[in-house]
Amino acid sequence: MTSVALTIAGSDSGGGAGIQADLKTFQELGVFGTSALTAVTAQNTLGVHGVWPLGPEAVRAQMDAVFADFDVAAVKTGMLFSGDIIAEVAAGLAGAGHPVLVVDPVMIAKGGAHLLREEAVEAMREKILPLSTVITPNIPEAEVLAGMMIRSLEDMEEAGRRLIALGTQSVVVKGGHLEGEERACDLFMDGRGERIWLSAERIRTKDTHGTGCTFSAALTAFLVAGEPIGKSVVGAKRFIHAAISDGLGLGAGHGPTNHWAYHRAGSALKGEVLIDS
Ligand SMILES: Nc1ncnc2c1ncn2[C@@H]1O[C@H](COP(=O)(O)OP(=O)(O)OP(=O)(O)O)[C@@H](O)[C@H]1O
Ligand SMILES: Cc1ncc(COP(=O)(O)O)c(N)n1
Repeated sequence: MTSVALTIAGSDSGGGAGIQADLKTFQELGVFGTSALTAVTAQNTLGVHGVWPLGPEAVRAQMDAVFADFDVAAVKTGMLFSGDIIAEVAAGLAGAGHPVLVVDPVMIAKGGAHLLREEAVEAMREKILPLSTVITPNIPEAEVLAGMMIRSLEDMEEAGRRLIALGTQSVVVKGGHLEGEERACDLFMDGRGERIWLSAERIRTKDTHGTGCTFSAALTAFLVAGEPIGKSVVGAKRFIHAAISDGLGLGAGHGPTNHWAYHRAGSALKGEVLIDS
């Protein structure tokens, strides 16, 4: 049977992040993607040029329409923008019986544009985190949610513990932004003490727009395929590593990653991600 996932996120007109990255990634991994749009952004590789949020009721109506007609195996959230949208998304997820939930707590785009209002951070912490199967913050997002600075791999572990204490079942702290690290290291932790460090060569490229969205969409797709969470995180790391490695060179700024690289390279990629648990 065809598996279905729902992404609740913003539109990136440049096609590298947001809803577009999620649907491309789902498609590459054999999952049928549905969507609930939270906002339209006018965006390209040079930055975010405008943001138009939808009303919370429009977000909820899209969710309800999808849930009413499809057997949704997992939900992914990305840009949620405001406290009002977050409250409606949380209510919609409760109405759907709390499906498997991957939360990418998108806050600020690479160029500095706010994709989550500051007033909404508390709602993210209190209303969305406790519903999540896994949350995938980058370093700046983990710092805000966990209330601490992250300067080292030890700090990433402490932040992971704090996020689990806030109610998520598990967390991937993504280390793409950790300065001084030779490799791109991410940490998976769950509430039962499982811990997996994943690392891959840090690729020297400016084309990393949408890496966070793509990683968490791949994680969602592996969960939908029935993989356990640890294996899903490893699969997502392989997917994003392939997508960054095989860049497309599009646009004049921070270009998108190559969403079809993983599928094309297949098992040839397997050695590149190191796992330490
Ligand atoms: N230059 C790089 N080379 C290899 N892997 C990378 C690189 N940059 C990021 N990654 C990996 O990509 C994934 C996304 O990480 P990152 O920390 O960049 O997330 P993000 O900040 O949410 O993404 P974005 O910058 O798109 O918002 C992680 O697995 C990270 O280790
Ligand atoms: C609609 C939308 N959602 C998420 C991101 C984050 O992606 P990035 O941090 O790679 O710019 C984005 N730029 N736009």
